[in-house]
Amino acid sequence: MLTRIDLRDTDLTPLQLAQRLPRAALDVASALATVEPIISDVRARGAAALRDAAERLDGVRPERLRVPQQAIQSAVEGLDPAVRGALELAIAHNRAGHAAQMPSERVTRITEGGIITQRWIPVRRVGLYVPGGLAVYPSSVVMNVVAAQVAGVESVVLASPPQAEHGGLPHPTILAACGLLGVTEVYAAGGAQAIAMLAYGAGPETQADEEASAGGVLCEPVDVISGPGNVYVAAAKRAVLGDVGIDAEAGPTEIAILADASANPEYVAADLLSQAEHDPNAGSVLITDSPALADAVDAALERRLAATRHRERAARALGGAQSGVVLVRDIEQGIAVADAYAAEHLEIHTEGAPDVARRIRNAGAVFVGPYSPVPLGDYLAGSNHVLPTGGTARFAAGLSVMAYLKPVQMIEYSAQALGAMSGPLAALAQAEDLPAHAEAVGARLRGRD
Ligand SMILES: NC(=O)c1ccc[n+]([C@@H]2O[C@H](COP(=O)([O-])OP(=O)(O)OC[C@H]3O[C@@H](n4cnc5c(N)ncnc54)[C@H](O)[C@@H]3O)[C@@H](O)[C@H]2O)c1
Ligand SMILES: N[C@H](CO)Cc1c[nH]c[nH+]1
Ligand SMILES: [Zn+2]
Repeated sequence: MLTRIDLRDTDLTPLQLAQRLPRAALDVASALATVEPIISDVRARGAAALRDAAERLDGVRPERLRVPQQAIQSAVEGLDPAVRGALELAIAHNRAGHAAQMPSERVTRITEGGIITQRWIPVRRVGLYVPGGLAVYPSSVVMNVVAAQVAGVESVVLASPPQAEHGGLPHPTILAACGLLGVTEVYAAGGAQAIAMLAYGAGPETQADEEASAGGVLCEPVDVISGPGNVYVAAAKRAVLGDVGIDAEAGPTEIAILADASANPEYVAADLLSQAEHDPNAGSVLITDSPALADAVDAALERRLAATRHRERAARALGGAQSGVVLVRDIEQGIAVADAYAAEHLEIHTEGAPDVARRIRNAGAVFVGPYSPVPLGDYLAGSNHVLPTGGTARFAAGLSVMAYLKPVQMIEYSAQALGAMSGPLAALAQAEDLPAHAEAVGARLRGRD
């Protein structure tokens, strides 16, 4: 059922390999043309443009763009106890996982009297996007908020699409997760329009907006935007990058599984399907040196697909150009294919899985062995599920405290230490024909600063 790409007789470079591998027909670059006018409109017209876009794309015109505190409080009170317990467990696991990422300040003595200090300074204000089109993602509230809080960010604002069936507010479970984490600035805005609001801010339109505004501004711009979303959200993040920082392009979900004949085809099929249910644009790719495993996975997928709740969108995902089976001659070639594909999630189901996993260079996150499926990372593993997609894992990383921290170097030299540098510094300044640089040091050494 999955399309097969047979690379067993090929010997391709990483670039040639990347061109042969499955990718979605609608990619971030092509979605840019759709999101750019939306972003310009929000920049020009603020809240009025946010409402127009919501009406057109989310099927509701939100009365309250800034979610009232009372709605957050009621959502916490109405939360199913089992879901509350699970969210609290996810929060605890993620706090532990993210605390371990915090880098410490480091002082290095470069020379006698000359030190540099590496500081890690959190950005002041962050905008967290939580998807809410085809599915509801309270787990993405946890992933975004915990990482920002552990990094020490002062001001945290969150946006999620308005839901027609919830009076134009974000889904109550999203609001409840915000309440559990102490996030109070929440907006009913989705897609590219939400990203534009976070990047550039938005002025009020209605009396309700005026009441929720401070200093004539409904939402102040942020310094960094993080969070996952569909291809339009990923494209909007690419479009605003440069005016604001972003974590990574965390677009439509992908799973690649590197498996040999020892893999359990039921586990492989279940995991491929688990990510296909996110979005018709989601990608599920099996990389294997075993045609027999590929056949067994196909059969298991067909059976599971017929019984699954979101079979229509999962079938579109599995049948799209972004999904397939890649046949390789051995695991060595499989590792090269996995690196060229640079999956958001890569599962390893091979003999000696931990050793194979250590040889992977490009993946948003690596899930090692048969008992570490992607859905564990989606919810409770303690890792972050906001991960780079579309091959960007070649250079980008999953969400971590680092998305919100700036490494700043502090340079502190004594007069003697500066004096010891003056000769070589003058030589370099002369070589660059920038004599005023040498003079800045000379002025001090002659006591004329
Ligand atoms: N990579 C990751 O880390 C990660 C994590 C979780 C989820 N995801 C992905 O997030 C996505 C969630 O998607 P979703 O749709 O459920 O919610 P979403 O909130 O990302 O997208 C909904 C918004 O998309 C906009 N939109 C929809 N169709 C549009 C169009 N034709 N033109 C312009 N804008 C349009 C609307 O404004 C709407 O508010 C899925 O693709 C899922 O796979 C990725
Ligand atoms: N698999 C998604 C990351 O791409 C995250 C998620 C949230 N909820 C379920 N899954
Ligand atoms: Zn998932």
